[in-house]
Amino acid sequence: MERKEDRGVAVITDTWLRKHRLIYTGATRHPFILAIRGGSVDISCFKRWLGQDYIFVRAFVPFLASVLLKAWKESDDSSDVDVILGGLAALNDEIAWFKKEASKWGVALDSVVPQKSNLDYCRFLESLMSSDVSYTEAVTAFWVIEAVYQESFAHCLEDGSKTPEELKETCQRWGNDGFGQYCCALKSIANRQLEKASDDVVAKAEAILLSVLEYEVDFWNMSHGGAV
Ligand SMILES: Cc1ncc(CN)c(N)n1
Repeated sequence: MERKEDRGVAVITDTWLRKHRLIYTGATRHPFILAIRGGSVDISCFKRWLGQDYIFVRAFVPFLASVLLKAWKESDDSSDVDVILGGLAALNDEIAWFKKEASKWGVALDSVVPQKSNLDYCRFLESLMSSDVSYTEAVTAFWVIEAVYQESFAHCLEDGSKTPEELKETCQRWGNDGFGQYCCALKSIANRQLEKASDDVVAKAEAILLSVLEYEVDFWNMSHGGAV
């Protein structure tokens, strides 16, 4: 099927990404990611990120379950539930992967103390679980959260990158083509929902996109021990 962007029709999410390019680039080309790609990353930063992200991913599970519930109740397209269910299944593998990776690097996940930026982000996720938040807003958040990791880690695998061998598996986890296609599917769902949403919901979804990008930048900042 011919896509809207191929027909020269503006797609809401693309318009937003152009409008908010600066912060989007800040989230997807953060110094931590550039250091991985450039081969100069400090392994203690990587370990700090690993421990914090494990906490975040555990909080992401109930958020995703809430998006699944909203899709089941509010979506006109039953295939949305399949896409989101696939995401939940992948999260199950992701949690197992974090445990394996943490043991490889000697990170004791049970003793990781969540930092303020992480707690703030998890609280934000929790606020999106409310039944007052529409499926359109929640699925927009879900797409951006996944897209930031996909774009960031795919950048570390592009030709010319000097990503250390021992970090390539991490980059593959989010930077692989399958994850890229999954993010495209989420983006299509978000666009389809946004196109039929009221101006009020579209405005709220745009504000959510901006908040997610800010939280993602703060999250990467934790890797160099910044905000606590
Ligand atoms: C902070 C953060 N953002 C996104 C992802 C990708 N699920 C993640 N694991 N962590």
